[in-house]
Amino acid sequence: MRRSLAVLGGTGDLTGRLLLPSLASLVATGAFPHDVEVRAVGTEDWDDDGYRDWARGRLAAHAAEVDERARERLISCLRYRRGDVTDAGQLRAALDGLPGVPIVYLALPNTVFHPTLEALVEVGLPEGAQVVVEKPFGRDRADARALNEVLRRLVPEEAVFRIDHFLAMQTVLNLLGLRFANRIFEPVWNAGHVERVEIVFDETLGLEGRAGYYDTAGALRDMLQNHLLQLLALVAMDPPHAIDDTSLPARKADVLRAVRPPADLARDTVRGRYTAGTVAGRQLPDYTAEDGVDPSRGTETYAEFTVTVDNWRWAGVPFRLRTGKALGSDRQEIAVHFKPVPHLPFGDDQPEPDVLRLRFDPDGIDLEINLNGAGDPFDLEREVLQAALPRQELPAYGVLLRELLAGSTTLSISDVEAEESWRIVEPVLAAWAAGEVPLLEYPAGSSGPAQP
Ligand SMILES: NC(=O)C1=CN([C@@H]2O[C@H](COP(=O)(O)OP(=O)(O)OC[C@H]3O[C@@H](n4cnc5c(N)ncnc54)[C@H](OP(=O)(O)O)[C@@H]3O)[C@@H](O)[C@H]2O)C=CC1
Ligand SMILES: O=C1O[C@H](COP(=O)(O)O)[C@@H](O)[C@H](O)[C@H]1O
Repeated sequence: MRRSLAVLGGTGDLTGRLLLPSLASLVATGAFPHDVEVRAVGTEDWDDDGYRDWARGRLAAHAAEVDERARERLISCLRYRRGDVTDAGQLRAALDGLPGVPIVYLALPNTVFHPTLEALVEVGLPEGAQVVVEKPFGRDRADARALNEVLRRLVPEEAVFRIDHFLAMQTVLNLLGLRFANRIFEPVWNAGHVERVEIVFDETLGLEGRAGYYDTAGALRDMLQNHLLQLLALVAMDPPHAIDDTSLPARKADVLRAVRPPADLARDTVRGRYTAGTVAGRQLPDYTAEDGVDPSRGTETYAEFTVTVDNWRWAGVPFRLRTGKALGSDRQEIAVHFKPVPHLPFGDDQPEPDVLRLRFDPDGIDLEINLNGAGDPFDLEREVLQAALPRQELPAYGVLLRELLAGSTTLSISDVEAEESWRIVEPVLAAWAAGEVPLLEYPAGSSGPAQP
């Protein structure tokens, strides 16, 4: 079946920095079907050649990863149409004459998802068409419901791909292999053996010129509501019957339904905002002094909360999720902390309990355990069993685009997951908006807000 890819928002940062390079990687690996037209739609007054020049410039930044032949092959598949995609007439004209069955990718600010989907309903899509929606999926649960409702009028749920690129990261996919292709982890993967789980995605990056989006979103909506809750879902879900487009989203949805929002919002949530400081030798201004930031919004650049999962497997185990910008290090990992042994036959000094860490970028898995020391055989020493994972052949967006072109939605977020994730964060959003939790400050380059 011939496919075409219409990228609405085809002149944006996501398209230039991530989608086009990922498509070029697919060309380079032979995973890009030769007859796919990629049609970008934006408001710039360009023709095909003007767009190709822009794309060539953006792709040049990826010369080290993708050779020129592959980049030029992709460029030859690109077309451009101008139009306001929220206007049904202009959208119809922009999509007119797309060859084959289209995949319509909303690489747009989430504020225009809804009017664009309404316009798509008016235009109508042919049988077999797929619709891709970027993140964050709405601004709150009501908005996510409204988006799901209009999507249902447009295409069947199995034709919707809600993007979360974390699901295509090597470490995340390895969590599935680690848990479900080995016998040794599942028997201890429960409240009987696990004391707590930390899901951490600290970034040294600051705002990086993204105020237009980020200052209205903040760390909670940008990262915790979607990426980090997806990681929680993969850590905590029950084994799926198969890694496919029904079992995997269904098991994730089950566990998200069981997540209880933070019990005590003042105690179990932290929000912060960076002030001026130095990160890895780079001087960053106060967040409020960044171009395009409106300090009166009180946007957080650091967000943390602790939740529990109300089911048999996880009763009482805290899951702490944290993320922040302009922090001192890129600590990015899922850390599963096990309980101490029930009886230690080596004296009274309890060693640190075991920790399993799944690390991001560089991807790897560390198992921290206690062994007998080299000197006194009855002394204990900490050892780390390490697996460094080879670099992924395709970037995360490349994996998702390959799945999409193959018609698979296994790595998509389902309608239920999207709404449940908003249910979990809504009490936090409400408490923060009402000023019930102080907005703490932390210097750029530090380890985050000092908690009282
Ligand atoms: N950038 C990133 O690193 C990431 C972005 N995302 C998500 O991707 C989406 C896009 O983000 P990003 O590319 O950064 O945003 P940008 O603001 O850079 O780009 C948005 C694009 O949408 C176009 N656009 C906006 N409104 C309309 C309209 N009514 N009609 C036609 N075109 C329109 C803009 O065109 P014009 O400028 O001409 O108006 C532009 O091409 C967001 O949902 C974001 O959350 C997800 C992960 C990472
Ligand atoms: O979606 C987003 O993710 C990035 C982090 O992911 P990475 O693949 O770029 O490491 C984050 O920086 C950004 O704020 C957020 O929108």
